[in-house]
Amino acid sequence: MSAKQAAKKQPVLEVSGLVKRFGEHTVLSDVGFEVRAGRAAVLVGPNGSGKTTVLRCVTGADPADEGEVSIGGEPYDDRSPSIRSAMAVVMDDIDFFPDLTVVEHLDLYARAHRVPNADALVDDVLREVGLFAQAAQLPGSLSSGQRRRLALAGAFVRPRRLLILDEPEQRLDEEGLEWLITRLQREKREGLAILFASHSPRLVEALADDVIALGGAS
Ligand SMILES: Nc1ncnc2c1ncn2[C@@H]1O[C@H](COP(=O)(O)OP(=O)(O)OP(=O)(O)O)[C@@H](O)[C@H]1O
Repeated sequence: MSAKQAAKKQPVLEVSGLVKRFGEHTVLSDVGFEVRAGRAAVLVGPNGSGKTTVLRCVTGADPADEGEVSIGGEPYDDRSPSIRSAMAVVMDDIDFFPDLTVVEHLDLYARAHRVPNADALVDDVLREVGLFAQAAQLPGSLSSGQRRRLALAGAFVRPRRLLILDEPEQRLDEEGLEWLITRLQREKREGLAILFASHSPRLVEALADDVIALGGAS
């Protein structure tokens, strides 16, 4: 097997033995899964079952008490430039710079990641997410659904091998949800691995190849 074939076979994301406690409360006990290129795994479970906690442990936002996370075979390290450029993350609590416009946010992402033809890509993504007319607005003046679209747009103007999304359907209208499904199906076809948490049966049905059910917290 060539090195290229071996790299293709390797999961983009591997998680094993994840344990997370908050005081006496064990939220995650021995959670493990993998996500390969071109596939999507969804975390499902009731409110409080630990979906966001898994995503926070995977992205390094919250350290796990036990367990391993590796990206492309490399142990997760947020100082690694290759890992930072591989992983596009859209969580629920995304903050925006209050004094940068919509287009300036996307420009910043694209340029920080040295994306070629950043201007053209940012314009395309702005049109795609329906924010072209709002390009010069500040985030504080956007509707909550428009802010969600801006957060998602940020993931599509930067390099990525792995997309991590926490309930990406939130605050999107029906047309927005259909757009998101089409976009994420395309991302899968282009070889991205996707890990997302969701309460939307429509999104789960349209996208998920693997379902990780949480809810057995003690
Ligand atoms: N920083 C924290 N300190 C204490 N408990 C926490 C903390 N963060 C999360 N928890 C608890 O961990 C559990 C899992 O929370 P989490 O946000 O991962 O659930 P979720 O499955 O994403 O829920 P939802 O469907 O409501 O988004 C909850 O009981 C929550 O109260």
